[in-house]
Amino acid sequence: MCGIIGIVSHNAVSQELYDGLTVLQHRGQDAAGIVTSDGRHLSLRRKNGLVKDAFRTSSHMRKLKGNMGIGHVRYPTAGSSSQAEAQPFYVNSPYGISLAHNGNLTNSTDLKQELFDADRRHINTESDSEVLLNVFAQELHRLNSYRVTPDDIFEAVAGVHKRCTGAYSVVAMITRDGIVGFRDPNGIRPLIYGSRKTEQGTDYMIASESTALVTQGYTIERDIEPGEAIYITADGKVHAKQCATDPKYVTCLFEYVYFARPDSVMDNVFVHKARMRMGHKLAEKVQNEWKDHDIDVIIPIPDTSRTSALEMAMTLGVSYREGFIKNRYIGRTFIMPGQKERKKSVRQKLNPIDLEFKGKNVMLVDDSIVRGTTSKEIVQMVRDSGAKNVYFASASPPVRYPNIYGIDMPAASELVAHDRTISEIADELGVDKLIYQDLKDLEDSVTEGNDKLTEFDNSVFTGKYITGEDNAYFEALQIRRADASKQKKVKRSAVDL
Ligand SMILES: O=P(O)(O)OC[C@H]1O[C@H](OP(=O)(O)OP(=O)(O)O)[C@H](O)[C@@H]1O
Ligand SMILES: NC(=O)CC[C@H](N)C(=O)O
Ligand SMILES: [Mg+2]
Repeated sequence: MCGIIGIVSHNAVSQELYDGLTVLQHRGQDAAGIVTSDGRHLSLRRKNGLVKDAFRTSSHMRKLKGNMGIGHVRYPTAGSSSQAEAQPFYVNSPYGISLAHNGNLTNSTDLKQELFDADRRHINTESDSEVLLNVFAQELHRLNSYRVTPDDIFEAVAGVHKRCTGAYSVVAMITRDGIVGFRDPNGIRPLIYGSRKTEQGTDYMIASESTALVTQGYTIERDIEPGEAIYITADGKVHAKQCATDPKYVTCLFEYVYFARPDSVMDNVFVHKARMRMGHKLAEKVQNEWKDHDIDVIIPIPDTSRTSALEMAMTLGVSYREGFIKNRYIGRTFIMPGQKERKKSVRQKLNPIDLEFKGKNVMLVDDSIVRGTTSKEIVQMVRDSGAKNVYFASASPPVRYPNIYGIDMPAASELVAHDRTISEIADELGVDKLIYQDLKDLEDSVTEGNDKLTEFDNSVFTGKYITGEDNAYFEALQIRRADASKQKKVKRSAVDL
């Protein structure tokens, strides 16, 4: 998942973009970038690493001049994690456009060829986001206006919708003119915008999550609708239009399970409350299916599962304890690029407090079990701490299929639940009992926050993909992006020029 942000302000934006990106850091830890415009010139800085490591005050922040800009934190799902594929991307024709993308295109290979054959555009990296930028640029170029108009922007976004498949929430900046935000016709990835009144006039921010707006003093206006584009001109006028012919909400369930910050409101659903409902429903499942349970204590696996674990404990009337201390200087493990790194960091990140486990029947709760990296390590730690029985509950159903919309889970074979029954997974994890949330309950946990959200991208649980990719796509994806292929890729990738 990546985090994106765009600001049109009456004052310099670089610090606010930086601060906003730190609030979106949980969506991508591999690279960070900011591009600003003073209406004539662009300044761009992008670098591998966390936001705090990618920018220095004197050498970078002061040089990012202008009252308008966009930013990105990256969790790669295409190409490599090389710096050349860090975002925002820039293309100079037409008008000088920079772009930051959250999501993943599923037809980028064909589009890349088409861009060269039909449009004579060269794509220099393996990034799908560079392809997306060039499709948008080409759609604007076709209209051939001397200065870009809101109608041009909307027509170009409609062109993107026709040509691109997959997931894309985007912020793009036209150097002299303004910032556009748009969302794919299924609204798979989130995008929201807000405003802030100042003495000089109203400032606007577009971002992946509402928390980025609120922490910078912006008031939420609304989510950008699936298929819709919002264009905010440099002089602060807001234009909006639905650019898709058949838009509908098919938002990603995994945003609510894991990706989003709990203090965000996404498509009008409080993520925190959705996670509470997940915990409540999980407890009801235990009550229905394991009436005579002997759980002594419920312990969350920090961080994300805390909200649902606490609610589960309260519903069951079982005590809730924090049994792991999390090293606050280690980031999220799941979004780290390689399995070796992920495995090592679970031990560095979480350490058990033995006395909470010794001689007890412990129910561990996590939001999800994906590769099983976290759960396997944790179960071993808990056994070493002297637990009597180790039970495990997941606030989401078994993850059995790849994700192709912005989560880097390209190969089913890497998923611990793939082709395994629940009892086989329990054996693999080394637990005495394993309980998964039912899909219907997970979906209801979100729908109960906004009854307009009835259809979801639940592909990692069901293997059903709204954009209808065929087997050949998945086979090629697995070869390209499975853990083993990634290292080779870094060596082959483009150099940042
Ligand atoms: O089965 P796995 O492949 O290990 O993936 C699932 C785990 O990864 C995530 O935690 P992460 O450490 O990334 O972030 P968190 O601190 O927000 O929970 C998620 O919350 C699960 O704990
Ligand atoms: N996770 C994402 O949203 C990734 C965006 C884009 N596909 C990239 O790899 O940079
Ligand atoms: Mg976790």
